[in-house]
Amino acid sequence: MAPAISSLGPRPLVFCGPSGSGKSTLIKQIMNDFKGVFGFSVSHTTRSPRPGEIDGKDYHYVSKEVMEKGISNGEFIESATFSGNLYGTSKKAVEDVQRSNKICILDIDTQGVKLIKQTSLNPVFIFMKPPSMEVLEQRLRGRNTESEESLHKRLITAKAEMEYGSDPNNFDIVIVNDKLDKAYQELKEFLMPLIQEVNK
Ligand SMILES: Nc1ncnc2c1ncn2[C@@H]1O[C@H](COP(=O)(O)OP(=O)(O)OP(=O)(O)O)[C@@H](O)[C@H]1O
Ligand SMILES: Nc1nc2c(ncn2[C@@H]2O[C@H](COP(=O)(O)O)[C@@H](O)[C@H]2O)c(=O)[nH]1
Repeated sequence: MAPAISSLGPRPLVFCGPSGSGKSTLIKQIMNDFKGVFGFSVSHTTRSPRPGEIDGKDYHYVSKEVMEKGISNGEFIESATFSGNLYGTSKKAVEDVQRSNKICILDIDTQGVKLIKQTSLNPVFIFMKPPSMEVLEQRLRGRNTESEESLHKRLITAKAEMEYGSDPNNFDIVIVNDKLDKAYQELKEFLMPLIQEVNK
């Protein structure tokens, strides 16, 4: 049975796309430009924090045991294993944002998207596509956050995610993140009707 999740407030946004495609970059930019409009759904993960990441803001960093217990207790709307770590969206993370009447932003992988599609959340699905696999690899390497093993796993996964993103039925919009400014303008234009609705 699909997990029950309340559909309070504005429609949430789900950002998806290969690791390194620019989801976090564009999410941070739109949240910064429209303060008070969006709220981030803080996921749980078993991966270690990267330098500069803050517990409770970027993720809730938890052990595998804690995460597995939460999943079996039904605390998560969706969860997935990505590059050897568990990630998941708790019901609380989404409901906390919805209760404040903000547009809830989820940043999740394609496994999560497939699971969310089986729930009553009814979000808008946005796919962030890199201009090419070569550029994706350059950007991921340039970010300097991954070991060679993690980078390899992420690039293998990226191929399948690109295929899933190329099916026009799976997403409401696909944005090619080549030039950052252009990708951001496209995202902003697409979201403007939702932003105006919240600002009414
Ligand atoms: N259009 C762009 N041009 C050049 N560099 C970019 C562009 N967009 C993002 N980047 C850079 O690419 C790297 C990956 O971007 P980002 O971390 O936002 O990706 P992501 O999709 O959130 O990745 P993950 O899923 O691993 O969290 C970052 O170093 C970011 O600064
Ligand atoms: N299914 C879910 N995927 C998630 C969640 N939070 C993040 N992610 C995705 O994981 C990868 C890797 O993220 P990183 O921060 O380690 O680079 C990326 O594709 C995210 O979108 C979640 O709660 N559920």
